[in-house]
Amino acid sequence: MTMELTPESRLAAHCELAQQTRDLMDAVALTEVKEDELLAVTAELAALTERLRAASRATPLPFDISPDGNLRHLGNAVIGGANPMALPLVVEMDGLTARAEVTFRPLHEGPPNGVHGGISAMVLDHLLGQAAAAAGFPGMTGTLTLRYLRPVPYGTPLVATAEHTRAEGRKSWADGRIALPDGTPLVEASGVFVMPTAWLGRHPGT
Ligand SMILES: CCCCCCCCCC(=O)SCCNC(=O)CCNC(=O)[C@H](O)C(C)(C)COP(=O)(O)OP(=O)(O)OC[C@H]1O[C@@H](n2cnc3c(N)ncnc32)[C@H](O)[C@@H]1OP(=O)(O)O
Repeated sequence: MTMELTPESRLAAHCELAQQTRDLMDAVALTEVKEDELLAVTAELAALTERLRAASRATPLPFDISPDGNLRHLGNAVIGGANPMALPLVVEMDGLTARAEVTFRPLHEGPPNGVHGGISAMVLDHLLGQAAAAAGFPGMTGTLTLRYLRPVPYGTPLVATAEHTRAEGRKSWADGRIALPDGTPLVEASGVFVMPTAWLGRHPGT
């Protein structure tokens, strides 16, 4: 057992726990072990859950500033390294284009052998929102429109991109897509993001 040295080392340990939990969720989705083993593992997991609940927060980790000076959100459901539900998506900005490589997993199945449409929507919602924020127009998703062109495979590296297109007052628009590495689009999205009045003059999460 290692000692807790700094807040950053604790966050790193939290992210490792989240990654181990993702591995566990993948294993749960795919396991073929016998019933007695399923029951035994379930009992062990129940005990582990209680250990983690011994000290608990009411909400996931909030926005903070990482040691490299960037805004991060480790509790976020899409990009949060400390959130086991997150892929986690690693978003890079190239000018005003948000880009992320993404490989969905069997856990994300909707139709047989394909990714659930809501999972694709979640990724695009986030990416469009991040493109709008990078352009200086952070906001809540008001309307997200999706066009599912081809089934989205899991287990295959894909590329998700988004760009801010225009703004008008508190509203901004962004477009995006999930595509094969050769550029073949699988899902396209357009979104309207509205900056709530409560956010005026400050950044979300602050
Ligand atoms: C670094 C950070 C990166 C962050 C990326 C995060 C991406 C992920 C974002 C999300 O998932 S956010 C969660 C999902 N969205 C929500 O929960 C939003 C819930 N809805 C609300 O909070 C409010 O309805 C909303 C902020 C969208 C609008 O409330 P307001 O009271 O500010 O709207 P208002 O009625 O004053 O209208 C302002 C303008 O926006 C327009 N509008 C309002 N709601 C709209 C809507 N739903 N869709 C499109 N436009 C909308 C409205 O017509 C109007 O246009 P005009 O100025 O031209 O008149």
